Amino acid sequence: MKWKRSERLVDMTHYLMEHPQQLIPLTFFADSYQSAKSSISEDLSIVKETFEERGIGLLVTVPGAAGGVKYIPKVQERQVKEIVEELKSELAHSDRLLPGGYLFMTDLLGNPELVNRVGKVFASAFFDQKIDVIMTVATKGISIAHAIARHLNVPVVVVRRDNKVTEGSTVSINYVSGSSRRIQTMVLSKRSMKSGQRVLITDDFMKVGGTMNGMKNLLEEFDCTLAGCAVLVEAEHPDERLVDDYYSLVKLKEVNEKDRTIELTEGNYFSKGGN
Ligand SMILES: O=P(O)(O)OC[C@H]1C[C@H](OP(=O)(O)OP(=O)(O)O)[C@H](O)[C@@H]1O
Repeated sequence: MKWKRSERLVDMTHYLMEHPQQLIPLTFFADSYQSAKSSISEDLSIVKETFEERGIGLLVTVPGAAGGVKYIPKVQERQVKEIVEELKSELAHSDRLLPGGYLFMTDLLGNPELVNRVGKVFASAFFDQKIDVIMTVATKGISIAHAIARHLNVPVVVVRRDNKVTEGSTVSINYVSGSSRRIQTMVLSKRSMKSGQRVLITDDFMKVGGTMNGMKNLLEEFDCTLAGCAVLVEAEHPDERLVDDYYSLVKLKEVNEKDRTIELTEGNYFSKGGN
């Protein structure tokens, strides 16, 4: 079948977006569409220009015999601002207030379209960095971790708070989480990560930072490197926070459980240099 340019453009765009952060040789497209590499190069220039104009992402070309083209999911500032405002609007409802200054977010974390956009925003912040693994802790951070991982094309490891025989041999650490200052345990299968890997840790909510700090400590047990931290919502915390280098999209400034009011502002994504 001889493919027309319009058909090639549709199909190659679909293929590129289904394979983010993967280097695809031009010969793959030339063979798929029975077209000359020069035609494919012209096609890719159109895709690249449109992706960048529409804020879909970047199309990076790697020259040489082992080269090819790679789609890098990357959002524009206006898209980040849109999702931050949407999150603030959703989270401001007083019926989300929970004891201890936490917010009910499970419905948002179960919204695939929203979580996918959150994942792309955080992936954008690390689009040009080497990330090998996305780590989170069960349970509410899992959907965000998978969304980031999809856009960065890396695996997810989920830290548990209990030991399970199905995890094989494990590494565990104790940490203090939440304002209750409870001692909790983090457990991760020894098979989860290899020494030297660069790990992005994420979670839905950060208050004291004990949970994020616990995951940082766990990385040391695996001889892995912390590449970054990303939380959907951070809570204003008067005391010294256990984790200070992170991206957040929304900040929970003030909670008045008596008046049932919630004050939210944008997180530190832009001030931290998020793309
Ligand atoms: O910054 P910290 O003070 O440590 O608190 C943040 C923790 C607490 C809460 O998890 P939980 O609701 O305890 O657990 P799960 O995610 O399993 O619901 C949230 O999802 C973060 O993981």
